[in-house]
Amino acid sequence: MSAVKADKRVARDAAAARRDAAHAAAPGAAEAAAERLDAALADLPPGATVSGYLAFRSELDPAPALTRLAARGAALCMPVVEAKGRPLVFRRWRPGALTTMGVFGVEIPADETTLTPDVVIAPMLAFDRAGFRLGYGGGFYDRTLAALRAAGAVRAIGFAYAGQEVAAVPREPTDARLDMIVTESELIRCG
Ligand SMILES: Nc1nc2c(c(=O)[nH]1)N(C=O)[C@@H](CNc1ccc(C(=O)N[C@@H](CCC(=O)O)C(=O)O)cc1)CN2
Ligand SMILES: Nc1ncnc2c1ncn2[C@@H]1O[C@H](COP(=O)(O)OP(=O)(O)OP(=O)(O)O)[C@@H](O)[C@H]1O
Repeated sequence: MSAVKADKRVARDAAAARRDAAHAAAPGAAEAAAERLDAALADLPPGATVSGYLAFRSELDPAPALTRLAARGAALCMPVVEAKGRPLVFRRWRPGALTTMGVFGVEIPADETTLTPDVVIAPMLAFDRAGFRLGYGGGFYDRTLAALRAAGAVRAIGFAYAGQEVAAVPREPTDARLDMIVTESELIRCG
């Protein structure tokens, strides 16, 4: 394993503990972050497609944000792991739509219709101000953003508790940067 991969592995345990603490300490954060995300996407064209995620463990829940975007006419979708080492695919979703259990214990929409997102709201364990994120180590968002960016314009927005910020996430050449990060207390424009 490379030194950076080993650094990431160590950083994940600490980041998970920090996120758990932020989650327990910040009731109302999802609503506050939803307001900020709504404002950050004020220019979103009607009919644009936004990928969220179905929160698990102590992730900041994007559901209130997605409800606002749907009310403004956005089409919504959720990430699905098809296989290790492959980009995510995105299934259509609406607030309250039926879900089923996918791999890694993450829920996925039951509706198998796939969409291509214009905006990707990404979950994470930790982030830094330059827009680098630490996930669970599958490289799914890195591969997915690389493919979406190669095919056209996409905005990648990290969604996390302010307490998940670190000085610098360990970096590998394949890491895809976020364009923005929204927390309950701040909108960070990266880069
Ligand atoms: N809510 C949510 N949905 C998501 C993601 C996410 O991070 N959050 N994903 C983001 O990619 C994808 C799912 N990817 C995942 C990848 C790994 C693990 C996970 O639990 N990994 C184990 C280690 C497993 C192993 O090494 O084999 C772990 O963290 O303990 C979870 C989700 C798509 N959907
Ligand atoms: N675009 C890519 N092409 C090939 N390999 C990649 C690409 N992106 C990432 N990888 C591989 O995936 C591995 C895991 O990536 P990383 O540790 O950054 O995942 P992560 O961002 O924590 O996870 P996730 O994106 O699933 O939340 C990297 O070490 C790299 O080997």
